[in-house]
Amino acid sequence: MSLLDTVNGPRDLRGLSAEQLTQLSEEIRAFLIHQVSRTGGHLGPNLGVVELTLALHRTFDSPADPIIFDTGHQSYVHKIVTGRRDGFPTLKQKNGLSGYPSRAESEHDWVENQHASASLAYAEGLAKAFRLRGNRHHVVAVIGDGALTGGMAWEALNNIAADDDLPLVVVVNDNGRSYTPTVGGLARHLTGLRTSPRYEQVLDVVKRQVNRAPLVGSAAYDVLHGIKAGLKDVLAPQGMYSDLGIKYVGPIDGHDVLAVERALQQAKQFGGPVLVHVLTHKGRGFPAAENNEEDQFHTVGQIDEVTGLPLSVSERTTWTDVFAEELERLGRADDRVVAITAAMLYPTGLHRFAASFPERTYDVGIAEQHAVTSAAGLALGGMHPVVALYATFLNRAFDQVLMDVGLHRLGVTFVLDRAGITGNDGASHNGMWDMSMLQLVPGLHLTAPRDATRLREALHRAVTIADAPSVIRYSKEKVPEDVPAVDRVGGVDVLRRSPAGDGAGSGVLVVGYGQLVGTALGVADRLVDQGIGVTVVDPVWALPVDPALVELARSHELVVTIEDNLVVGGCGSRLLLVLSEAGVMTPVRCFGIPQEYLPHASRGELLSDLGLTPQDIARSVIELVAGSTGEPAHPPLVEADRPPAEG
Ligand SMILES: Cc1ncc(C[n+]2csc(CCOP(=O)(O)OP(=O)(O)O)c2C)c(N)n1
Ligand SMILES: CC(=O)[C@@H](O)[C@H](O)COP(=O)(O)O
Ligand SMILES: [Mg+2]
Repeated sequence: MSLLDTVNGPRDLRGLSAEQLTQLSEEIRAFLIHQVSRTGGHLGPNLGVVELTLALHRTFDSPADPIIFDTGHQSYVHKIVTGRRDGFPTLKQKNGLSGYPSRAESEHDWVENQHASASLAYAEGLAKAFRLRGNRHHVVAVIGDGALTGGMAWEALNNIAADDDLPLVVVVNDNGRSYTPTVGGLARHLTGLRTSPRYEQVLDVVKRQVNRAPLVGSAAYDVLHGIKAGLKDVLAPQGMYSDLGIKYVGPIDGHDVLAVERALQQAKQFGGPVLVHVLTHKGRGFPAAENNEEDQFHTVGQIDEVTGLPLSVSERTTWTDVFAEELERLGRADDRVVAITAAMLYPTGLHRFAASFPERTYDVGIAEQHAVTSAAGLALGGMHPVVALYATFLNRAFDQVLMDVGLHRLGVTFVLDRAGITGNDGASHNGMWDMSMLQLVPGLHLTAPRDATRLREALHRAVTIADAPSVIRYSKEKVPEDVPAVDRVGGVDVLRRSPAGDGAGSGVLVVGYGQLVGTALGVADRLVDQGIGVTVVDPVWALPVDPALVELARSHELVVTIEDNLVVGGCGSRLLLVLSEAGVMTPVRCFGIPQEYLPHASRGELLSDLGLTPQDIARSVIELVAGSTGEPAHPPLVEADRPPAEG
């Protein structure tokens, strides 16, 4: 039996010797590589926190001492030591183990939101509640150096620094990277530390001091102050924290369980907020990860567990690929175009633009609010910024879009990848909110391209819009084949016109948005089989609503909208409102995502569970048409012979 087999809860860690901890760390690393290479997931981050997580659970009494993981993608080891080892073959799968903390899974999991930089605020609030209620336990927050670049983290630190007896331990897991090396002034200092020839000396001195006496705050600074001045400079961050009034312990070798444990013990005994600075390596123990310059296997699909090479490489183009290529082309044609990423250069495809135009590419860290308002500043200065984010992460910067960009009528383009249902990353990763939020911004232009040609055209149009924000959003799916228009009415592309059968009504207008245009065409196939007339359109620019769409609605007996966004506040509901204001009485039925936090599952599973499939939507529409005409639905739909629609 392996040591790992004996660990079914944190208490099983308590009696282990130093040698056993080393063996257990090795077994956990082998387990992570074996499991995650098969399921996909955040392999690199979790390989980097093995010893840290063991030290945390040996020092603190979870769940009575809550351990809150920022973003939560690095909580696999936490899950392993809290009794969920056997769930890993189902990682990120429907009804399987979540890839992030999950309150439904375990009492040891406290926070599920995967939007970075929030852990310190949660922990600060929880610690205040403990103090008010006389709860003598500690709250621990584990935050990465990347997440520490987020504004919320500094808002929390400002409050923590002013609260001398808060029972809070902040652990900074500093591996020097988000996906790529972490950017910003703080990161620059830390990189200096890590590359300093005296790096080992610093760790050794701190380790010896931590062993000997409480080394917190000014003591740490004095000790380090004794080292050559050159080193002290690179250790400014600990000075920075101490100067803020937060006690600092570190830097600690994050792969030395006992050294981390002693530092955590001291922090725990201090009696007020302490920041423990732990240095780790993302991907540790897996050379393919450690040597991967792009992201050190921040997140992987199914890979070979020895070489780390992907087990399958899709030939099909992604939306990200199309965007990356076209933006670089745009950058050559227009030197006003600049690009901004929030620590996701490769995932958003901006690396191509950055390679050609490094001086016009900005990585601001995980700081979407800063990204948006900095873009507003760039636009004020005559540039045309393109801010590339994952759709769900724009939520964090809605006010900046509304007021810092929209109110000032500034030409900023937002390119939102992973729009719609992403699925396996769970509730806070689905890009299902943006159209509902953004349709509130006066003057904003939004398009959900249906194919690569429309995406290219949209980019070229967007960078010419100089008096309002423009938004282009697309999903995580592969790009479907081009869908040519058979006609155009105003700015609206007509994709299909099938007249009604004899005596039937004026037919159904099906409005498809973005990736779900494929679904709309699948619905049309089924309506035509039933003799129902149908017109399928793509609004192209969904916001503002094109007057031509209003006239098309007026001439049909029913309008059906299909979008990969919340129904509430989505583009369908916006069209409904515009039709109402125009006095168009055609009934409208909006299909989209319900106002719920969705469980983790594949995109296809969730679309099917939500009834966002051609057959389900067609069935509803046929019932609606039958209900309105009093005619019974024609023979039941035969699905066996139908190919699944893109969705
Ligand atoms: C608000 C927000 N923006 C972007 C992301 C995407 N994201 C997930 S993890 C990650 C990098 C995190 O880096 P760090 O905090 O240093 O943790 P590490 O992976 O290095 O352990 C990013 C950018 C996110 N989860 N939340
Ligand atoms: C944790 C996080 O926010 C990202 O790493 C996310 O997992 C990215 O997922 P994809 O890039 O695979 O869509
Ligand atoms: Mg990091």
